[in-house]
Amino acid sequence: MKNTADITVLGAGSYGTALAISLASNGHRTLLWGHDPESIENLKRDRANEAFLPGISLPDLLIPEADLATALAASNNILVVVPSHVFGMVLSQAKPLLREDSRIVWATKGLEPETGRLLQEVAGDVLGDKYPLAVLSGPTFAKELAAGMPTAISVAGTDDGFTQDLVELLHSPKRLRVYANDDFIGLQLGGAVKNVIAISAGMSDGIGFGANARTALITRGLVELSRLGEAIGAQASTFMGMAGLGDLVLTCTDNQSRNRRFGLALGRGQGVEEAQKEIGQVVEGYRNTKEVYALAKRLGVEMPITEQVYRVLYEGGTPHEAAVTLLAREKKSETQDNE
Ligand SMILES: NC(=O)C1=CN([C@@H]2O[C@H](COP(=O)(O)OP(=O)(O)OC[C@H]3O[C@@H](n4cnc5c(N)ncnc54)[C@H](OP(=O)(O)O)[C@@H]3O)[C@@H](O)[C@H]2O)C=CC1
Ligand SMILES: O=C(CO)COP(=O)(O)O
Repeated sequence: MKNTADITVLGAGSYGTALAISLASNGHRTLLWGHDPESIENLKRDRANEAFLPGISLPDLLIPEADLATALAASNNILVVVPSHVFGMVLSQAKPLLREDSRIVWATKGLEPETGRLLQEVAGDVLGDKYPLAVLSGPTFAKELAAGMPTAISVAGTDDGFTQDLVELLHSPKRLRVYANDDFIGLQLGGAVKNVIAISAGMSDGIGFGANARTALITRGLVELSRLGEAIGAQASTFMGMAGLGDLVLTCTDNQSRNRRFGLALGRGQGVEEAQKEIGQVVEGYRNTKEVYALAKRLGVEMPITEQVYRVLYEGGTPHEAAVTLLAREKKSETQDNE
């Protein structure tokens, strides 16, 4: 089948729209599918996504589309940007409508709810192994990307040709630097774990702790991510890159991060539900904490920060208690691993 678009993006929230804007700004005809026909009508009418990215115009080459079959027929390149808790469901909806030559990439950051599986396993389970798969991961706030501010990101997948094509589609010498990476597992894990650590950094700042505490959480959070990564077959060097250190620093230090803002609200004494409602967009770390915690337990990997965030979110612990517990842990050597 011939392409009538260069790429189709599934998910018209803040990041799906931002990536579609970026792709269309590169001169690629880009279809943006959203599941709510009324929102898609608004995009067509306003030539902007006022609900998620107010004030940012959609380039002419970005075509909002409400019909999933039309969206999936238009291109063999499919970029999925929906929250992790609906990722499997959206792929299941898409499956009967996919082309034989479809290639699937996602920018979703998280693990599958309940199972804690990487999204590559979810995709494999739903779609089988005939489609090339890839992931985009790294420090990329939607609003800055959509506004054309300089950004860097990584991409990895099962098929080098697809990875390279994604680099070509996304890379812009003026706005977006795209690094090819060969660690598919590491890129996915980094995007999930940073959500949890960003909540911890937010909690710390919400309590009123300072730069020292925040930086300690980022640094030890990186250790936790690296330990878990090693246990599931990721490459250690990945976590010194965009999807590890890069995304940790971004989301732990800037209030554009919804995970950090969620943690800030908790640290200031708000309840979990109230804090989520106030943010009004997906807070991946809320669910991801449960999955990352369960995965770490299953594999016997020590992740004390993650454990404390879990206690606050799911067991009624307070951010203060979490901080006290972390500080009171037994003395150890910084380089001692998994003890
Ligand atoms: N925003 C950012 O800066 C970044 C986000 N990401 C990741 O991108 C993913 C998406 O996040 P983001 O766009 O920010 O989230 P938003 O909350 O901004 O938007 C989520 C979008 O998903 C839609 N959606 C919800 N359920 C379904 C469904 N069943 N089928 C189709 N669409 C659905 C929502 O539609 P509706 O509003 O109608 O519910 C909404 O348009 C997350 O995993 C996030 O971690 C990664 C990097 C940066
Ligand atoms: O993943 C992100 C930036 O890389 C977005 O972070 P939040 O989901 O915390 O807003």
